[in-house]
Amino acid sequence: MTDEWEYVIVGAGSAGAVTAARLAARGSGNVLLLEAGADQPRPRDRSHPLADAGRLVLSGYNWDYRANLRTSSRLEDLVGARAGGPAAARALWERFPYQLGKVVGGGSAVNGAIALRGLPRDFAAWAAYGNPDWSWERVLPFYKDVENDADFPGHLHGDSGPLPVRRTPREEVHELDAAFWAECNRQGVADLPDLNAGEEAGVGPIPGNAVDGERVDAATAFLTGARELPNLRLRTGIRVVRVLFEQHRAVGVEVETDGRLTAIRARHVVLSAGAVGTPVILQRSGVGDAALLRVLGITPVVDLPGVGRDLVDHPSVVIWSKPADGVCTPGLPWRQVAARMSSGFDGDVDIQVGLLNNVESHTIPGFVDRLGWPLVVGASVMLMRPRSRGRVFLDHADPYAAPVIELGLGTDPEDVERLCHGVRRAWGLLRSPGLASRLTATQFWSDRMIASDGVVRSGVRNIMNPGWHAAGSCRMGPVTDPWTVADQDGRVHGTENLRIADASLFPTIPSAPTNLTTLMLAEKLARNTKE
Ligand SMILES: Cc1cc2nc3c(=O)[nH]c(=O)nc-3n(C[C@H](O)[C@H](O)[C@H](O)COP(=O)(O)OP(=O)(O)OC[C@H]3O[C@@H](n4cnc5c(N)ncnc54)[C@H](O)[C@@H]3O)c2cc1C
Repeated sequence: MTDEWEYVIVGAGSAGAVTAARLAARGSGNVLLLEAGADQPRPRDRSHPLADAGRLVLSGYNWDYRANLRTSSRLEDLVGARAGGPAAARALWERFPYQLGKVVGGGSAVNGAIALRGLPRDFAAWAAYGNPDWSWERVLPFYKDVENDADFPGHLHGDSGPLPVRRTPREEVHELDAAFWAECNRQGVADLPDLNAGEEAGVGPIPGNAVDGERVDAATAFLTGARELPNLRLRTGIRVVRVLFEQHRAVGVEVETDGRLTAIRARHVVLSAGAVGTPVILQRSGVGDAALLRVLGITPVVDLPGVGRDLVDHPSVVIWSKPADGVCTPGLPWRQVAARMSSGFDGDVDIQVGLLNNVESHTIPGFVDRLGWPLVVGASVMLMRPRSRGRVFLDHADPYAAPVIELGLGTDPEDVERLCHGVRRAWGLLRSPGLASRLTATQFWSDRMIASDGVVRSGVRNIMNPGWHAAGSCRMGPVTDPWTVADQDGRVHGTENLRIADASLFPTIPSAPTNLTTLMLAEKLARNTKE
């Protein structure tokens, strides 16, 4: 193949896999897909860790980022050149392991294989943020195109897309999930057999992109056939350091392999490095807040202060319990049923609640020591549309420096209050006879604690964790909005031949885990990409 590519796509994760497959298939010139992580073995054995949809992959195939769950004054200190030693402050805020996927398939290769769509109101918000092409009516055809939903053939679902979507029939769900489902019904949450139909409240089986317990990640679904195309090349173990520009026109990327820096030329560059990777590459390339870039000694190419801002993830609280003997079995499915309901804060449908069953505590770092229970059951409460925002930025121009990730969880007090109400709702479900009789002990929480507003609030603040659903750090929207980074076709403002296609574009986080929406977004952008 050639030394100058038509397209270089940075990152072979959820969005990058779709983008590369679609651009190559339509014969848009030669396409080079670059991935910092390793390739997956092909064929992949069923016993391979990436095959098991029953557990998250949190080591071995990940970026070992450390995130600050809140925010700090680090950015302001840098830009304002305020006194205070960065080295001394650093240890305090780089704490939480944030293990995003670093392997072909990206997040989709390590995740929980939950395949939930966003809700119509999420896309109404995207449109209201100046992206009229992203209303529910306009995104639905692309959700359909990516999926093969065997359970609900019909006008709302696709039956021939690359991604299989399956649900567990009610009669086959685990006894804990059956009890959870029945209790939700008893508390007034109606059945919703298809959680992807666009309706809000309800309890039903979780759609998943797994078949017989095997995770079908984006690489398996989208790249398997595309790899054979003569105009697509995948190169792994290559980290893109920055985009190369001539004036404002992207002309390629600088990459690092085994400590060596080289340039790859391309007519179009697409960044699909995810909501942490993409803004960091942009900042290193001189696209970002010019004040920050100057402090770091990076020459600004375009002053876009929105780069890295508005990072968002779903804050969640998990209440862990010990199952009674014989209730849980290692290796059985871990998530089968979810309920969308109101936390009770104001009547809005604002939380997703579900059980994490059959969880082997040694698979969660630090858990065996903390709990001493080999098998655990979690009741998870996820805030669907958090208001809090974080940010991601460089504090050093060194191409090897790790980014500063501040998730900002709970920085908006309303998020904390909604989660407090949500924890009480989850507690009410856990205390029902059907569930309580199958659980013998619960970590941390008790009836007395739940009764106290102050204790619940402080517990939620301290226990809240992210869902690994990083999004929104390069929001799309009109150039007139100073905090947007790209237009609604993913073209980076103020540049030529440079696009973004990944979860960093989300104007707001959807009300559901983010993978299926990322695949839909990449599918839609690839279809609309014109040279
Ligand atoms: C542990 C975990 C569990 C999750 N569970 C679920 C779930 O059950 N359901 C759900 O819907 N969502 C889930 N998610 C979220 C979902 O997987 C992500 O939203 C989605 O994968 C994001 O896609 P993306 O294309 O934006 O980024 P990614 O899939 O992260 O892809 C980015 C790719 O770019 C590569 N990259 C980054 N920087 C560079 C660079 N400089 N040079 C070269 N390559 C680079 C990365 O290695 C990665 O492969 C989970 C995520 C994680 C990490």
